[in-house]
Amino acid sequence: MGDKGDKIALDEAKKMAAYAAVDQWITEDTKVVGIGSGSTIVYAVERLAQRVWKEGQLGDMICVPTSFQSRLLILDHNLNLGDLDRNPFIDVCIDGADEVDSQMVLIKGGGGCLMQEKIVASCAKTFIIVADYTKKSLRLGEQWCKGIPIEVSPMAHVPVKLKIEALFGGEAELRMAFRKAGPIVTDNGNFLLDWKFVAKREYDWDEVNRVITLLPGVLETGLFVNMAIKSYFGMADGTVKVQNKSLPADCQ
Ligand SMILES: O=C[C@H](O)[C@H](O)[C@H](O)COP(=O)(O)O
Repeated sequence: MGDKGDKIALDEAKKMAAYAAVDQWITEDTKVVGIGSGSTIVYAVERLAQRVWKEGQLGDMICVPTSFQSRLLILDHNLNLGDLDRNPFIDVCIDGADEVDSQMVLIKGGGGCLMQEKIVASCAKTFIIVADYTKKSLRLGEQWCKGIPIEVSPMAHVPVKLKIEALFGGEAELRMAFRKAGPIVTDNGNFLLDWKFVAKREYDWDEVNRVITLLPGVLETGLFVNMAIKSYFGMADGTVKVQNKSLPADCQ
């Protein structure tokens, strides 16, 4: 398949996953929804808007954004815009991911949004991922080779980079902008490091996330551990595959 064919298939896969998740998780009882960021979430908002404006459902539902992009999506579709000041309890948060491993550990932030995404997801009773089939992995790094995004205070990007490399190996690169001189600046006014970890090394991602988060100057990591409970993947064959978070033995 050429570039164009791949893109059409991927977009269709994203749409199928997003529509399935919205239809399964958003009901008349859903009062507050967290809206993630990225290209897949565009289809989730499209489906929410269809249900509100064409099917006359979900009229009171409030949408809490996770980025400037998602705020614009909510406004463009004339949905009710909320925020965590007024809506700190979210029923369901739906978001995309750059990679999802077999334990449902996520890499997020490939599009530069991760801090607000993690905050909003942490306020949700249920956190659901929507993605195309290229995001599904057994181990992190199998599909996504651009590293784990880490949001840092601009003044701390060098010491944080050096500490992460010394602690965990690999290389943490400052993400540079296109069509702007210098680094990417996030919605929160910070820089991003993309940490290319050692693909063959065994990492305890929960521990890695905790240690990196505690480094002074780190605002948030794009490692989402023990947060999502279900992932909807649009597959290349036109089906939607649902992956569930496996529960620890003492919770089953
Ligand atoms: O920074 C971006 C967000 O974490 C996105 O949710 C993630 O990159 C997935 O985006 P997409 O749906 O475009 O693959």
